[in-house]
Amino acid sequence: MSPDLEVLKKEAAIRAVSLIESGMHLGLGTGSTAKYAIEELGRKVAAGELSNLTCVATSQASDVLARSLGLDVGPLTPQAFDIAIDGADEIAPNLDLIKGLGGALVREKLVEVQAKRLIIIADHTKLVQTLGQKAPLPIEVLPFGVDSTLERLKGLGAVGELRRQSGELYITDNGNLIFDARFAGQDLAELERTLKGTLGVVETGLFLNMAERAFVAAPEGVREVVR
Ligand SMILES: O=C(CO)[C@H](O)[C@H](O)COP(=O)(O)O
Repeated sequence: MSPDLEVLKKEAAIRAVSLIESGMHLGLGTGSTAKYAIEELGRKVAAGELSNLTCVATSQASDVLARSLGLDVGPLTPQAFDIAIDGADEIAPNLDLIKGLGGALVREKLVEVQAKRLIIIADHTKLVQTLGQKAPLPIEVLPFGVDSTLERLKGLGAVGELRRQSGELYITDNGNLIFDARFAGQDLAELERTLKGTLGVVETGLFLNMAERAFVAAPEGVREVVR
């Protein structure tokens, strides 16, 4: 029987954490896979295998988890991260990513753009040939004037809906909303530029040219994909 996805996600996380050395400044991702990496970091610090780490978390949930494990978590400053470790919703062959189904795309991008090395951890179901194949593209939008923003996005060809959780509009850590969008056959770099220039859009879940490598766990083992 093949191992279940949770086992695979944990294996990928452990491989990524093996890159971390004492004294590093780290970006902590968000989501169920990143959680395993934070737990592994906490374990290594508690065991004395790593020391003098400083971390910045990409969500309130990761912040709370990391602190509960004794990690030194602080605010985002301009200091570059030695390594950021995070999950992804889709991973293209060139390591372009869709992120944000966990709702933390803005803080993830703010942190990970400052990372010397962005390491992605995932199970094999996240690999796609083309971004958007399975997942929608999360777009964080301001609540004020959201209907106007959605009209603008639909004018660009977006089809989608505002994210809901338990029937209520999903609110991000930044107090914003998320529009989960699908776009047909667009050049991703151009799409990113267009979306970033659209009034009311805060950030998109397109992470292009950012990841250095991915540890992708499959039943046959953990594959290392390098950009
Ligand atoms: O982008 C993210 C959160 O905003 C997550 O990294 C992404 O959703 C993957 O999560 P998981 O590891 O739970 O599948």
